[in-house]
Amino acid sequence: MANGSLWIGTSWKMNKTRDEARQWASAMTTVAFSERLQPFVIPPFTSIAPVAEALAGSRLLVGAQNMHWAEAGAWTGEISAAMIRDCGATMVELGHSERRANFGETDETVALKVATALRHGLTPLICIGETAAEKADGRADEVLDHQVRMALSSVPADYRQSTVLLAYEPVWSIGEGGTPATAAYAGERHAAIARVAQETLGRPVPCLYGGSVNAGNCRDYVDQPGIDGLFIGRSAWQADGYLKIVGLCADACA
Ligand SMILES: O=C(CO)COP(=O)(O)O
Repeated sequence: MANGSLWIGTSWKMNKTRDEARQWASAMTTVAFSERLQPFVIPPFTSIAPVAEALAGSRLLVGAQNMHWAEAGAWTGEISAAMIRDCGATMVELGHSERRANFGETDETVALKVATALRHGLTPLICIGETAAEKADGRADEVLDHQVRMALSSVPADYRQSTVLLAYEPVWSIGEGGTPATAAYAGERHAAIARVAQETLGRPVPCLYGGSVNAGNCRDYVDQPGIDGLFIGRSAWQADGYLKIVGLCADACA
């Protein structure tokens, strides 16, 4: 369990029209979130502005699922940090395994994006995780070590105290056909990640767990000492699913 805030958030991935997004957001506006929780939602680009508008005044933070590292220019199809800020987001997810596997995201591009995000006042949520093959080879901690060092060593000197978040999402645990990590396995990896993060940035960096989180297993994760929150996909795409997990995590903190 986290000493500070317990971050509980969802990425919708490539789901929801603006109407559907507004409906989800409007179900949040009357919720009294526990002070111990920091809720957040990461819609697709097209829904960031309507969701941010609907959630103005609520405790939910809004993020983007990706961004480019450049300030502006000839990068057809890309979105800049300034554009994301302009739509009302204050967080940005970087390096999700689906982007690494399908869109050529690398530790190098994630590092560039982390620096740009911080300079624009966006909180980076940096996703890391080993594949099934890397796990089978006994290389999980080695892979995580490299991913964490690459991402955090790019934090500009003036931003070393800014909020930076990690999300440990083992690739084999994510999405349809994914197997949730056991809480004990996740807890061991979180302990290893925390050591590398402390070494690289000189201070603790909160790390969330993601990968097939649901109402049945969320408490097991947040009861682990090094798990500072949850990053949820499918189980939080419906407002009531998200709020159920939020309620269970609030109980765990009480
Ligand atoms: O990728 C995830 C969050 O970024 C997790 O997705 P699922 O919870 O659907 O496995």
